[in-house]
Amino acid sequence: MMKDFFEKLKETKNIDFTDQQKKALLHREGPALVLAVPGAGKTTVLISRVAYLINVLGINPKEILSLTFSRAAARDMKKRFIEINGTDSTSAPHFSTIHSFAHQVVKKELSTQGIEYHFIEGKNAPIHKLELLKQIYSHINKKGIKEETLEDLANAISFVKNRMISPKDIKQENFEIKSFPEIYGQYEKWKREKRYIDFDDMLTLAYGILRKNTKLLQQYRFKYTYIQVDEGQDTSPIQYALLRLLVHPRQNLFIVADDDQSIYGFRGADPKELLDFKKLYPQGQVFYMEENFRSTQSIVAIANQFIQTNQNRYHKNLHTQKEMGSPILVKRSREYKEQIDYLIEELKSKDPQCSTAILFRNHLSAVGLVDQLLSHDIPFYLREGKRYFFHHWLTRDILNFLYLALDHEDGKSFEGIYYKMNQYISKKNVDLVKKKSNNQSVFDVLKNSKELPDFQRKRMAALEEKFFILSTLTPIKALKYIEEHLNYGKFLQQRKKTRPSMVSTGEFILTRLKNIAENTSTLIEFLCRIEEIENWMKQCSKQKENSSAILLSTLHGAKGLEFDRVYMIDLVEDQIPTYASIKQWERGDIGLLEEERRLFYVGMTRAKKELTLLSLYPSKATDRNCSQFVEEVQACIKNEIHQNQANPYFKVQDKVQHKLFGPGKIQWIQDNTVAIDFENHGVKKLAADFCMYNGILEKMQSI
Ligand SMILES: Nc1ncnc2c1ncn2[C@@H]1O[C@H](COP(=O)(O)OP(=O)(O)OP(=O)(O)O)[C@@H](O)[C@H]1O
Repeated sequence: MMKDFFEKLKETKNIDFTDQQKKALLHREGPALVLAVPGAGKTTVLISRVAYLINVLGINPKEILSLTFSRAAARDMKKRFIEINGTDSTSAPHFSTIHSFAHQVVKKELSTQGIEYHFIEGKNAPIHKLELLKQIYSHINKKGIKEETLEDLANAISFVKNRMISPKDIKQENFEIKSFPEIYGQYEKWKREKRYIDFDDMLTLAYGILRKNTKLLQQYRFKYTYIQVDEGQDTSPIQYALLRLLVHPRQNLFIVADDDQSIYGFRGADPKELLDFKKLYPQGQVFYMEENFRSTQSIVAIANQFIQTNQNRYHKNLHTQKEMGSPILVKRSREYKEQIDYLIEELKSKDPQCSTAILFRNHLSAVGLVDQLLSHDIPFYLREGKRYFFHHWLTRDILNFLYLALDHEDGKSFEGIYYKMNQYISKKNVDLVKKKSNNQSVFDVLKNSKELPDFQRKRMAALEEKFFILSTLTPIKALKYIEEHLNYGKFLQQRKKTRPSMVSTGEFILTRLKNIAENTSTLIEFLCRIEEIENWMKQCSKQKENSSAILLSTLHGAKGLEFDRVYMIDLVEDQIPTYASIKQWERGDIGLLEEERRLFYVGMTRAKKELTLLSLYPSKATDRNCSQFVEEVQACIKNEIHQNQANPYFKVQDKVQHKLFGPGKIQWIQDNTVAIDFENHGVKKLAADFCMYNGILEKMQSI
């Protein structure tokens, strides 16, 4: 029967399970943890085990509950199960998110008690959580909240609940958000009084209900005798606590996970439970699946070495039997523009039938890409159309400069930038502008005011002249003029001394604005282009995912996905790893930096055939450095070259084309040296820090 089961899967689905996979899949009773590498078939094993429990062991499908982290993943599991098992969806076992399972519990209990409640998140929420948080933040801190801080605030609240931190233990020093303990307290009080709950409350409430209501708990324990968890590495302490309650005393808990892919620590996920699995369940079994069925050898070998720098992890030996494939290409550019130009050329020249993804750490990276992909008519799909870029203070500053240049009556824009031009304009002067009538020029008001001393009136006349000049420039010249002649560059330098992370993001945005400016010829065209990109991004979140288009996604959003070709872009310090993780690491705490490395690893392992890492050369002028992870990958590549001559980078007999010396053939490789017999220059020995890509030798590193 068991033999038939595997043979059927092999025949119908072309899945020939390895011994490691079979061992895990055949696990019957008691706790089990399947630790696996990326692309090892974790989800495949999990759903096949459901089929095995039902078809071979005769377990009632309704007794099996499989949980995962997102609705899309739960839907995907159900679909894949039906494909394997052929069951119609009505008699299928239960595939759900942990949140939706918790909601079931909460709904049941609260409706029995006749208690009404509303959601403060989701499409139909009468008031949205983020809106409420915005209000509470500005009420407590007496100032508005930036969009990215709002997201950090929502994540911090999630973190507290998922990590089961009691309100009295919330300490300001552990959170970046100003007045976080007070904001948290008011948010919770508001919800309690108005009977609202957020998504994470469902977990806390369900846990509390099941601990108190033993009858209900017994019902669930009786209902689900087998519980499985996918993506176990991104499960949080509250979720594990809930699971521990449910599986007791049978302990039929089957978790598949890859601790190296744990990337949601900032929301409270914690792979510690996996690392402590044997302590928590001494009778539990741990299975390993270390063969990757997704990526070529050249990607797998480097990714495997790369992740071993992390200290807090289970050791695994990622390997594959797939072909060697193209080597990982590390491409460094001098400027952001050069990076995008390279990418566009690549996308145009490659087979459009292959699935392709462009991945980045930060939503801000999407804007420059969207601009260029739209200009070149390359079809793409953007996963989340977040629009911080357009609301960021730096974008607003630049737009304010331009609006004021084009319309001297625009007092609002003046108010946004007057103190950023080093013109000694006081609050009093601004009050004059605030009181002016609509059709009066800001500069006329200041120039003609009796309240201003002579020298200041003259200064305002000079400033007016500069804004006039600004209005006559091309967009790219205008942006440089703002920096150099309207002192905005100085303002950024000064701010950098006190708030370096903020300015580093600002500079990143400024470069993107310059890229967009370079492709437009008038200020009006530039402003319209910015609006057009923003509108496009607004629309895109409503579009359906298009599988034949290039996918643009954050690294987080790419979790669980795979593509023939992957480009990871903007790989510079402060982006990935983030500024905060670097600072924490400098203080001796490696936690955040390791999570960033895992995120980079998730990105690398999404690629099936080709992986390109796009970074920038260091620049003293802008304090920019290549991502340390790119350097680590390059070190892994060099190591691979030293250790293994049969690697994708160099092979004896390989025909190569060198940028300077033309065609040649590799004669021998030793340590860090490769000898090439060039047709026109004879034998030359070169340092092996070269990368061979499609037969062309590219120098990988020339710092
Ligand atoms: N034994 C096998 N033979 C052939 N293909 C397999 C085998 N096991 C899994 N696969 C295929 O490998 C691919 C990756 O599998 P799956 O998505 O289950 O991996 P995963 O471990 O969940 O990946 P990740 O954690 O990186 O998202 C799928 O296309 C799956 O069909």
